[in-house]
Amino acid sequence: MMPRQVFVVKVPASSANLGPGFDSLAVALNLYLELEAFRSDQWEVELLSPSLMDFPRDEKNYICQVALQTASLYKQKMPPLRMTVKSEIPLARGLGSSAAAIVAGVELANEFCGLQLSEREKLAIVTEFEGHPDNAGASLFGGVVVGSQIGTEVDLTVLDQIQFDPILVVPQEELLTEISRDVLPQDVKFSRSVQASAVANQLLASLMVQNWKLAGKMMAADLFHQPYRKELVPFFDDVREKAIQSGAFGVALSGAGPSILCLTEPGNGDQVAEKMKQCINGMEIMNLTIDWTGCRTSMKKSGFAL
Ligand SMILES: Nc1ncnc2c1ncn2[C@@H]1O[C@H](COP(=O)(O)OP(=O)(O)O)[C@@H](O)[C@H]1O
Ligand SMILES: N[C@@H](CCOP(=O)(O)O)C(=O)O
Repeated sequence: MMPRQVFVVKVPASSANLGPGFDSLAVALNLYLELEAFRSDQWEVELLSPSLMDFPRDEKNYICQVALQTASLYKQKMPPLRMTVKSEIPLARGLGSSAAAIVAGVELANEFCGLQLSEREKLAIVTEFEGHPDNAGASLFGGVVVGSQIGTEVDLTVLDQIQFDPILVVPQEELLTEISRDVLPQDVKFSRSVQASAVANQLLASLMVQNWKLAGKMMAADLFHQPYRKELVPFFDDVREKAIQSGAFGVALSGAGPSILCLTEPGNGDQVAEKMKQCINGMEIMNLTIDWTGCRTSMKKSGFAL
């Protein structure tokens, strides 16, 4: 078989909000969505991970839909692809699986339609699909990110001076982001939003100066979303107490939940995760690291995988 050029995309998971940074803060995590693709005469998606088995195996797959829509945004025709997809990112658990899928779709359109999108353009497109820039920014750029959206302008800063070890407590049940956004209020009183914004600012400042105690306090003091979403995640308080007892400095809902993000001082992740495993049952404890690279793409020669 003649070796062929295969386009490879690897996108990290992400945990958004870090508590009070609603729709703005996120951290990229070392769990990945990986995809390999080449031109074909029809769409064909080979799903390699058990979690993906129910997804469409043709152009109805969300990743293909994003690629097709991105291409048409730039008035280009997306060619059909044959591809493989595998993923370590738990679905609908607040770990940014949808943002990672969108990033992959945008990268496919960029490569196979020769769009030559800038990083800023990619961020704007992924944010438009996802609805908020937090997961999108972390999956694209890696690290701890602050995103903001004003109209169609999306700005992003990567804070590479912030360090911590993330541990994720992942329950078996799914919670779709759409459902978890439905419990949020339409409006927030001015005085409450002033306080909520101050809490988010203080979280970032405390993480930057490594004031872990203050950071933990701010993660718990969020007023934007956690008070409303806690009813959907009844085990939150119990997990929080056990994580703090095990040595985590801060605990928050991961994205829209139901997973719970626990932060430890740099270097303490292994030890704290071990303790958490001893007292938390029925949920997966993932001892992770920050992904500092974000989405990576490459070409490889292959005569075998596809
Ligand atoms: N690899 C994938 N391929 C196709 N669709 C995906 C993939 N990953 C996620 N999705 C879509 O995103 C949905 C989950 O998105 P969402 O509710 O926002 O949760 P999450 O917190 O995981 O992003 C899935 O039910 C599926 O429709
Ligand atoms: N800021 C969003 C983040 C959603 O993240 P996900 O991983 O749950 O999709 C929100 O809180 O709704």
